[in-house]
Amino acid sequence: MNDDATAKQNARAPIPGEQDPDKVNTEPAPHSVGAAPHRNLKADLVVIGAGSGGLSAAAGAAMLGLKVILFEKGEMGGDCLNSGCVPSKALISAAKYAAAAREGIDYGIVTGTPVTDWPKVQAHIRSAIDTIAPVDSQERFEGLGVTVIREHAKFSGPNTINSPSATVKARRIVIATGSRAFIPPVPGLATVNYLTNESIFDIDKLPLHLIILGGGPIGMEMAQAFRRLGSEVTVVEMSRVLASSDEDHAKVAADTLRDEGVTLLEGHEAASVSESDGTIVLEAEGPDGKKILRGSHLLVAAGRQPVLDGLDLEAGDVEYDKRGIKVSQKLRSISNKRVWALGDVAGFGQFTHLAGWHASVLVRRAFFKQRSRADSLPLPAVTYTSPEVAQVGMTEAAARDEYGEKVETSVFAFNENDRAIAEGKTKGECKLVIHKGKLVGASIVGEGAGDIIQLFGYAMSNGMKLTSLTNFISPYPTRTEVVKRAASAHFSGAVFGRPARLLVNLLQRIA
Ligand SMILES: Cc1cc2nc3c(=O)[nH]c(=O)nc-3n(C[C@H](O)[C@H](O)[C@H](O)COP(=O)(O)OP(=O)(O)OC[C@H]3O[C@@H](n4cnc5c(N)ncnc54)[C@H](O)[C@@H]3O)c2cc1C
Ligand SMILES: NC(=O)c1ccc[n+]([C@@H]2O[C@H](COP(=O)([O-])OP(=O)(O)OC[C@H]3O[C@@H](n4cnc5c(N)ncnc54)[C@H](O)[C@@H]3O)[C@@H](O)[C@H]2O)c1
Repeated sequence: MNDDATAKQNARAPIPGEQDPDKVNTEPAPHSVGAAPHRNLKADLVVIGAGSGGLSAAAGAAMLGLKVILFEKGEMGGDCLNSGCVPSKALISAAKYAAAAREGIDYGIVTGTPVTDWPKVQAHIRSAIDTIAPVDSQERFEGLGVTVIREHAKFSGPNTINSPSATVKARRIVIATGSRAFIPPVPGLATVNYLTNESIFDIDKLPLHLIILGGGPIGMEMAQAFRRLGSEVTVVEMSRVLASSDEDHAKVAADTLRDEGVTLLEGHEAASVSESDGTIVLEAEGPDGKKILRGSHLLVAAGRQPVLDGLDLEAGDVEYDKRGIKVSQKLRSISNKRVWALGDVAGFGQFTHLAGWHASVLVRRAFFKQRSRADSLPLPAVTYTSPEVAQVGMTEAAARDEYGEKVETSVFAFNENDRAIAEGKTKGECKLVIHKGKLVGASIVGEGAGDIIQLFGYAMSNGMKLTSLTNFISPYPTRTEVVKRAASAHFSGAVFGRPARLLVNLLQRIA
């Protein structure tokens, strides 16, 4: 039986005295707009925001037979589907074809210079969104038994949520309102026509010169994709690019982007921005003084800020700061125990899989009374440049900060991996970060790093010993063999060292 069918079976009938959300209360309420009838409802769970976090929470609760009301003021699916992961990965996939056409000559395939048909690239992006959209749709969630209200929601009391057409009294309230691009206070920035992740996929032509403010995951993924599609690209980054990744691994990605023609200005801060005759002029201040950049487009990818506007959090007795809703690792508001925050707005990082995990923590804690916490599993992060830059748990630098010099690493490079050699893609390495014999993190840079890293996440999440990563048969030739090779390298001294050789010699005499 599929999930939807289970949910329909479980869908709870209204309890006595409780109003069926689908039956309208025609009594006017103070919040009603115009002549629209206002509904007074009750719910086990109200979810604000139908993005990765909110949808997972709503589905989980509905499938357990709870009465769920979901508010969404914009597109179902939130950032990930509409202006984040899905369009960016679809764009990257188009750009990979352009790169492959250029690289084909190295493999004996001559295709000529690729030409980008931007509207067709956009059609591919649209088709990826449209294909996934039904999974996040209002219809699907209504099928699960969720009442979906496509309006802006806000608090009107510690356990009540209001929208133009409804007031809901809820047992629990989930805030999953996500994040938006942070616009740094650069003089002149507000006066120019800049792009963010919400507008970059809708531009009407391929940029001649795209300036990107910020060299984090968004900046680097977009920089490589647009460069491969034919734009000139300059990234202005005040610190180093991919600052939360292993430094050596970020450098491998950065060098590749430079080789492909992206200008990366690390250690450069945007000092001012202006626009004249449709040209964006950005002054970047770096160690060698100021540089003047002129671009056709400017993408701001300088970090994220939580979406809290219009939520009236004071009315709900919900504390917040500039990172988002103030919650503990249990994801419960520190000031109102009925309220939970999931995903980007919880302030623990911005990933779709993290938002999904948060929903899982909510379901385990709130409905099954288990002791799950947001930080009880190591968090993976992947930047989808070519080569990919992947991380789970601690980087070497973070582990050294925490544990000092006792940290060990074990590295295996892709230039010793037969599959990588056969494919001519040998850049990168796999690095294990070990403390007192325990795996505390892994970093990989290379083709397919995002897939390979999962094995480390699995081992760490399940408390497996480092030896477990040597004790399985890895199919040949795969890139994932680097996992076993890096783990084995850590034990090679013990396995092939002098004591082992003496022991084997002794055992040979016994037999
Ligand atoms: C360009 C880009 C690429 C990315 N790529 C990846 C990736 O490859 N992998 C990855 O894991 N993550 C990626 N991310 C991050 C990922 O998109 C987010 O972490 C994820 O979408 C967060 O989900 P969320 O549920 O917290 O919020 P969102 O998806 O932002 O959903 C929040 C929803 O709440 C609604 N809302 C807000 N306020 C209200 C209100 N008052 N009433 C009603 N509705 C409201 C909004 O309209 C929105 O639909 C990317 C992000 C960007 C910008
Ligand atoms: N593949 C993925 O999983 C993926 C992809 C994209 C985004 N995301 C998520 O979205 C988050 C946000 O991404 P992001 O790249 O916008 O943010 P980020 O915070 O990771 O990087 C922003 C960068 O902008 C720089 N910056 C800020 N102000 C600047 C200024 N005035 N001048 C020069 N540089 C400046 C910062 O130093 C920083 O390095 C990521 O951290 C990630 O969690 C994930």
